Amino acid sequence: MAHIHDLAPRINHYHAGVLKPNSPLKFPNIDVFSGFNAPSRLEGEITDLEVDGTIPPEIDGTFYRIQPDHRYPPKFEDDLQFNGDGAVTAIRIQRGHADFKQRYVRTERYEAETAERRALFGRYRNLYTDDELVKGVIRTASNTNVVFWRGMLLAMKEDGPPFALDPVTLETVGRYDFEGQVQSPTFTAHPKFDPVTGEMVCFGYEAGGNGNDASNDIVVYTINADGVKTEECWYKSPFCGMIHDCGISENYLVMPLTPLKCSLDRLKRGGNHWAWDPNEDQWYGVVPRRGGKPDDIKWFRSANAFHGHTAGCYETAEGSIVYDLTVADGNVFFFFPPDNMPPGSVPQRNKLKSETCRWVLDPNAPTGTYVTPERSWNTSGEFSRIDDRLVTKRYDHFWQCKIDPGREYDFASCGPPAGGLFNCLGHYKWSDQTEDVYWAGPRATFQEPTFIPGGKGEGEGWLIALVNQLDVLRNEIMIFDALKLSAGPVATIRLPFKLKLGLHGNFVDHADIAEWQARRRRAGGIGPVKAAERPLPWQLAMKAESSNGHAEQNGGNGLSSH
Ligand SMILES: C=Cc1ccc(O)c(OC)c1
Ligand SMILES: [Fe+2]
Repeated sequence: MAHIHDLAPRINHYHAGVLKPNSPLKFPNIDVFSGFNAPSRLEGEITDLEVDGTIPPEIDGTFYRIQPDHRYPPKFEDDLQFNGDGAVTAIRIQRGHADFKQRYVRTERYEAETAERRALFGRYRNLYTDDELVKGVIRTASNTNVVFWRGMLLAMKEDGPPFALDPVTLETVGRYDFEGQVQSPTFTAHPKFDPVTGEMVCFGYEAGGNGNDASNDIVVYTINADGVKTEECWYKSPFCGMIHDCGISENYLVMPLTPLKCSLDRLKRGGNHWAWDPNEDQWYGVVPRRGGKPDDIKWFRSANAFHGHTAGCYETAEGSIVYDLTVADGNVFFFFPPDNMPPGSVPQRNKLKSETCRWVLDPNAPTGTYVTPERSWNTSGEFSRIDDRLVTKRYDHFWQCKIDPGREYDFASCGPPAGGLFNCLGHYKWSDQTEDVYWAGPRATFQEPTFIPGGKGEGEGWLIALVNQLDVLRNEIMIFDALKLSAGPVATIRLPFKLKLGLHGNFVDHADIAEWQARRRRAGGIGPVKAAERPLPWQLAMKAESSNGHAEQNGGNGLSSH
């Protein structure tokens, strides 16, 4: 997550005390909605995008990615990009051609605001700032990641449940609760898929109540390849902090807990969901993937820092857990400053460094053990990806967006780089410490790359990523030989407009989509994806309480009573 807003010129929005109501039909004039960040709000299709170069004919599948893209101007003018509605982009690649499709996820939030034709939900993860009309409505904007699971796309954000979409039409099926098996109010945007067993390992944090009320409960689930929940265990966190990503090895799940803290009092005062605590450690919660019990969670800690995204995770022959992720040396989310900032002061952007760190954790060490990175790359990057066939296994290669401040940047034509100066894509090898880099030029930055498997060996295939052409406000999609980024793209696909800065995406082979379409046929198959039928437990608890005359919004969800 490092440098998402690095080099932004003005940062005096969205901090405690600023709660200016906004016009319902005019986007406020702030960086979050200006220049490259201007809303796109586009739904549509294009058959045959312009292609420069040659798309490898072997590629047959779809590159999905998601962007937050406010459907309506925000209720409060000091809003965040992270509060925008999820819009899914699909780039279908086949026989050297590329087609475009984009649709919003029809969350409950989207439907409620569409019905009223204005924003109803207030500040990021603060239900006390919402319109009365949407009390009890699931708030999530489903804007952070989109993954393929058993024939459906799941659009997800860590503050709520996932929503299922049709992978071909991008139509929303509805909220997905795994046929009633998953009832937690929150669900990570970074589930992990074990390529050996076909399992999905996932979790929710702040999961004890309605998902936005500072609870210290973490739930971990495993769903097997047949869609059956095989593991569920509830754990306690040392404080309610953000756990954005995770790593899985063959036997463990590692959850990085970042020192961004929630406070129910602050929420009730209309303040921020998170406050950075510069005096808190970074933590790593380790739990067994099978047969976990509430007491089994083991916490490792290290000096205050901000977690980025996972590269890989695996176990050594000696039984230690290797966990690699980017770690930044300060508060990447400067818009969530510490509590008790002096009145009138403006949160300071840090000159952050975001290295890729390797932690080696001994699962037999006592909880509370202090650790330091075993290795780190002296680079600044984010959005690491690996060849996902090696999730849980020893791996060598990773790719990430890289900030190279030493390269020329055309400030006159582009202004400050929206989303941070990710002007390069880097390809790294742990074994020989080599770096293979492609620079986008002085007027362009990259969004998160995704690996497309080609040959059988690790890293044999392609890397695909969106490019932001900052001077002309356009996006391109570049495809590289994954093992030779420095040779430049083999193909550049041009979009005739600008999208937005997205978060995460994944490539799905067409054979998998076709196989699942066949399996989900009504006759002779397992049938179509079924949306959730029951309200979530916290919604039921809230309804019961309000009919008893108590209108308290934090009714608890009855799931974590141990
Ligand atoms: C990049 C991290 C991140 C963390 C929390 C969020 O709600 C989010 O929304 C897009 C993104
Ligand atoms: Fe993420």
